[in-house]
Amino acid sequence: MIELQSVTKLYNEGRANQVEALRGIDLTVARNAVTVLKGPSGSGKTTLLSLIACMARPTSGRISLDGELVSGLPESFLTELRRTTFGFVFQRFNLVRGLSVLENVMLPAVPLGQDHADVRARAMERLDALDLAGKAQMKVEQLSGGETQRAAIARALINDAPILIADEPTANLDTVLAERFIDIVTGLRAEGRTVIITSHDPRIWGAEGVDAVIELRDGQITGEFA
Ligand SMILES: Nc1ncnc2c1ncn2[C@@H]1O[C@H](COP(=O)(O)OP(=O)(O)OP(=O)(O)O)[C@@H](O)[C@H]1O
Repeated sequence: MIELQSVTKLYNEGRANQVEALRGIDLTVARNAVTVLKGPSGSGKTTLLSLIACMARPTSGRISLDGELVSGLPESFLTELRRTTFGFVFQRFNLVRGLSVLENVMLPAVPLGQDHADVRARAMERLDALDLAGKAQMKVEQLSGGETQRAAIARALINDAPILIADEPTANLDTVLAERFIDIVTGLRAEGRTVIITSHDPRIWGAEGVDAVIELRDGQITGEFA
């Protein structure tokens, strides 16, 4: 369970351009579930996601992960926690151009210093599960939009992270691929993983496989639907 208590986030604190991105968030995100953060542009979805994923710290408030307080941990612990606990699919997928699909999928495992052949085998398994094994040697810039997305998901799963974080994953996908994404996510939940997605795509928050929808507006939670 991920718990947030009275969480706030200010950008440019104390300056004329200060932004109150999150204003007193109290939220519980269940494990083994698919949770969607929805809301208009600028409502704080990405900020909330980045705090949950320990990529940034709250200005005030507490965040705990499975009962352990993470909001106060030193940076070295957070780096380790990010590597072992979270897999990320970014809005523009952030795949590295010039590298092959396989190399991209293997990248997050490099800092862990594992055996290269093991990592390669695991990457191929992930690609195979996402119907991409045949494209493993292609450069990522040669992939279609949906293939790029699946490559990003394979990369997010390389370290067997129990929590998958995805920021607007379907923003540039057609309906068939958006549905495919939901199928993949539902499969991950069936494996016991936790998925947290930001989206203003009704195809996502209206989908059957979604367990909870959290609605944000102006940095506050305005609705929670199961
Ligand atoms: N690094 C930053 N520095 C200053 N302000 C920021 C920063 N990141 C976000 N903000 C501001 O914080 C508020 C919340 O932004 P956030 O990106 O969390 O919203 P969002 O709901 O994800 O928006 P979108 O749907 O457009 O991605 C916005 O007003 C935004 O301009």
